[in-house]
Amino acid sequence: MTKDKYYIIDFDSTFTQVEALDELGEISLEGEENKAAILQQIRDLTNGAMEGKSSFTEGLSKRLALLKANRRHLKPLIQLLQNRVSDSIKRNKEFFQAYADNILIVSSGFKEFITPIVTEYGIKEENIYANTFKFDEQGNIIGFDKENLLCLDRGKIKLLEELALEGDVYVLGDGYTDYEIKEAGLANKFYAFTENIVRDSVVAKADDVAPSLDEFLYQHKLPMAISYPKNRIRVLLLENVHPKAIELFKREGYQIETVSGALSEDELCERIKNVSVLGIRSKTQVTKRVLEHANKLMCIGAFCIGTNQIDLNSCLDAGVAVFNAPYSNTRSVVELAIGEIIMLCRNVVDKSTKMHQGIWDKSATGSVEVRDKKLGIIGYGSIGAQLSVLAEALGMDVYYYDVIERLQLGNARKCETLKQLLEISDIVSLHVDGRTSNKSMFGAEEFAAMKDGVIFLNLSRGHIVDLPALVEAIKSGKVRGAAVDVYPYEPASNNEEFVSELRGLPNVILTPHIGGSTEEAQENIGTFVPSRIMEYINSGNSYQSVNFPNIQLPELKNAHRLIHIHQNVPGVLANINSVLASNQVNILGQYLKTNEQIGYVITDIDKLYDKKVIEDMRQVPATIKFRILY
Ligand SMILES: NC(=O)c1ccc[n+]([C@@H]2O[C@H](COP(=O)([O-])OP(=O)(O)OC[C@H]3O[C@@H](n4cnc5c(N)ncnc54)[C@H](O)[C@@H]3O)[C@@H](O)[C@H]2O)c1
Ligand SMILES: O=C(O)[C@H](O)COP(=O)(O)O
Repeated sequence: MTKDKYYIIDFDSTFTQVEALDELGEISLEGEENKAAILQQIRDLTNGAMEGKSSFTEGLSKRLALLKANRRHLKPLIQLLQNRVSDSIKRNKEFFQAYADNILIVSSGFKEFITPIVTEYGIKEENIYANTFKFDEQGNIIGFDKENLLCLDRGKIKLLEELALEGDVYVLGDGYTDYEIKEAGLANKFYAFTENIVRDSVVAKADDVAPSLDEFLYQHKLPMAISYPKNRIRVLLLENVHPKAIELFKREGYQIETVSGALSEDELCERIKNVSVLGIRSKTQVTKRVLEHANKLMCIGAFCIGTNQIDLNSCLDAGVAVFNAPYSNTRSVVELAIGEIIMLCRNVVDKSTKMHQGIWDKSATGSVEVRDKKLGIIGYGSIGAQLSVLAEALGMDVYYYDVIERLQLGNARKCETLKQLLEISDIVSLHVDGRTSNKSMFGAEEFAAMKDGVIFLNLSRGHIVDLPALVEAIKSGKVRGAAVDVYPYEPASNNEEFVSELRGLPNVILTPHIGGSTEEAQENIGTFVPSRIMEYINSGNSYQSVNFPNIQLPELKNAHRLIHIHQNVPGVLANINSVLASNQVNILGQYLKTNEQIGYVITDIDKLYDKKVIEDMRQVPATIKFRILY
């Protein structure tokens, strides 16, 4: 421990999340008729002083007069403040205890409530500099000790001058009065603390911004409760990812950047630099080249089901874990498909278009019920299987074909070949995934094998169907109705025109890839994907990753966690363990899972170890990525 560095920490809105005098007002003015108005006056006075817009001393007198507080109000105030200590302060108690000699609380608040809060964290009473109240005989707060420097304008400066600390001084606070210490030349650096409140005028003057105490500790190489400040994790969200996701990432403390549409490969290559988490939907292509430009990427969130737009193998080579939302929009796709099947069987789209043109075309010709019709589902995964259940409830006979063995639901019948399904079905609905081998799996041959006058739906992926063959089948009457939601090329944003040979064809429903675009689905996805990503970042848990070996890890308790991603070649685990053994590291638990490409080893170790082990782990041959968690 060094004696020549001092850390000056503010109390209100820094050590605690709140301004104590505002909270005192909430308590002391209970039952007061115009409480809200008085509290607002108190808050305005606090903010005026904190932003450097008004005299501190004058504001303090006015605030105390408005408060009408009594000694008996202090106990509930202290209880409240104990629960409102800033999160990053709470988790870094160890720092306060270890550096007690060097930490000073300098506040224009009052010792009566500051002392009981901060001493719990190991801060020494003699290192607390704050005002004190004056009480009358009935215990009413009637003023403050006017001899105390901290009640004066520029009081913190006067105090620091008097203290004449020898060594480097760093100030952490949210208010203008904290900045003034640095301005007066009494501190090396002022950090605007923005975990609880961002005061633009203070941030503008600060040498640096500390969105949490972690950032301050990280910069000063001081002991930290977590391994990496969360504000350093940059998240890039494309394609209008739901606001819920933004909210969750923000709450976690990450830095968020959003783009409303997709980005081209070149644009993404540029934007991906320094990004730790990339969030996309079905449009953005994450290619090998994009990954080569990603210097910090830890994981990708596909805020959808399909992941064919991501080069999953290159992600493995780069140690980037991919997560998606495998079930969040399943129901939405199925509901749309059911609706479209009925609309197409009744020619509703064309009839509706005619009505808008003033044409009354009442006829039953070509309109049929869906009951007793044979629905052929290609791809009996989550969507296919759920469609099967709802279609049966409507009285349809369901047939399905899948390349893998799938449990048949209800009375659905399995077809051994695609041809068999095509020959039997009145309605064919495609729900396979977008893997490369499925490109153009549906072409002239498949349409030819279908019944005449079939109804065809594609809500899976655009590249699966050969579009000219579909157009031909519609024009020839082979397909008498179609619903298409996905296209080989889709506009990058709503501002781009949709160009396709499908436009203008009869009894064809065209939708702009909205199978999964319902409010419910998007909100579910916006919650689910960030939860997986945060689990992965915070604990290493890779459960439900699309490409990583899936490991569900126990909670990290009283240990440090070494997370090692490596190429799956012989001998890596042996090398890891030999590094740990040669550094005399005590292993508390070890978990390994591999897939064809990578190995994922998690080792929980005793907190006391030589930091050299971290460098040694990075040097293990075949290492792709290594990080440590605590
Ligand atoms: N339109 C939309 O907005 C929208 C929304 C969600 C999903 N999707 C697409 O739908 C696809 C399916 O979603 P899911 O959740 O049911 O996926 P899933 O992985 O649960 O099911 C896909 C099924 O298709 C089967 N399959 C793959 N290739 C096949 C082939 N050539 N022949 C027969 N069967 C084959 C697989 O074995 C699997 O059972 C997604 O991959 C996505 O591309 C589109
Ligand atoms: O894969 C999916 O979930 C769908 O294709 C939806 O994609 P979107 O999020 O781009 O609408």
